[in-house]
Amino acid sequence: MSRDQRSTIALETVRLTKTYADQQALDGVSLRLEANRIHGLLGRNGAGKTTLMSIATAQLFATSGEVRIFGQNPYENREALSRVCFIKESQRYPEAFNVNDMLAVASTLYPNWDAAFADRLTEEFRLPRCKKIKGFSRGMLSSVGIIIGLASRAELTLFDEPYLGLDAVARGLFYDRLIEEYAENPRTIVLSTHLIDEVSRLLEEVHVIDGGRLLLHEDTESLRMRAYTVTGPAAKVDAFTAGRRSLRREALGGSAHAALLASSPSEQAEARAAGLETAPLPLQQLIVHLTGHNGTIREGLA
Ligand SMILES: Nc1ncnc2c1ncn2[C@@H]1O[C@H](COP(=O)(O)OP(=O)(O)OP(=O)(O)O)[C@@H](O)[C@H]1O
Repeated sequence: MSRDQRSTIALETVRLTKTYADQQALDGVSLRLEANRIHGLLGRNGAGKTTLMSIATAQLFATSGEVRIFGQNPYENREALSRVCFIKESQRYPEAFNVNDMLAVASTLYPNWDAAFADRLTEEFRLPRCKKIKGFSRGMLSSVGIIIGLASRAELTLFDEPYLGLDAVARGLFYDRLIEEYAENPRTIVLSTHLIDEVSRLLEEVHVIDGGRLLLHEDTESLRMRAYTVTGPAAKVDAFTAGRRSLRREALGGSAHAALLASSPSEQAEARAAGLETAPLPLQQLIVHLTGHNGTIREGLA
């Protein structure tokens, strides 16, 4: 790979594993996050998302494997880490600090810090500037993280479930400001979330982690085109899904309903030609089907 090709990859992991005592959190994850895209890191509780992001940002050591940020090993690498902002789920802040103190500290950590943007976001999220963080609600703490993440203008910004406790209005504000900011100042964003329906319009690439493995990586648009459902007489549904990538089948009396991931652009037309109704499968439903209810990993999708 040439130097130019490598520089378009913001984050890369190669066969990354992490074992905590006897718990294997990551099991050979190799992924490449293209720069200047919005990536969704999706998966169920305990899938390994936080572990992956913590290792990628040098906050945790991997058991084995490699990680590179903009082509560099991030460990004890101040230059590489100055390009990264990681807003963790349940991020803790010094309790004696207020918002002004936090923003002042953040301005020294992030070379591209935009103080005017941080001020505007503080107003919009209605955060008291002088109240001690100690008295903040869970939602207010999430707002602090979101403000720092957005105003950091870090080339690689990772948000791990950034909106715990935030109401729908504040989450909407976050999505709107994120997309505006991204349009004006393209950068690499990684969003780890359970609220897939809410964020699906923002995501350009989807990475699904399940049981510590990368289950799927695909452009969101292509995934939207491929994920679909068929409904019709059970015998016709079964005949159509046989040998195809069927994720789920439900029987409804004499008819059946199945979710599929198309292998070819003509597949949905073939389903209609076979007398079945087709409909798009929302991303959230796709992820639910992919990651299953019994934790089974469906091989061969990544
Ligand atoms: N410090 C730790 N000690 C022991 N096990 C851990 C530790 N941190 C995480 N784990 C385990 O590793 C696995 C992956 O956890 P991780 O927090 O990375 O998942 P996640 O996808 O971020 O989950 P969530 O969406 O619930 O935050 C889980 O089984 C978890 O219990």
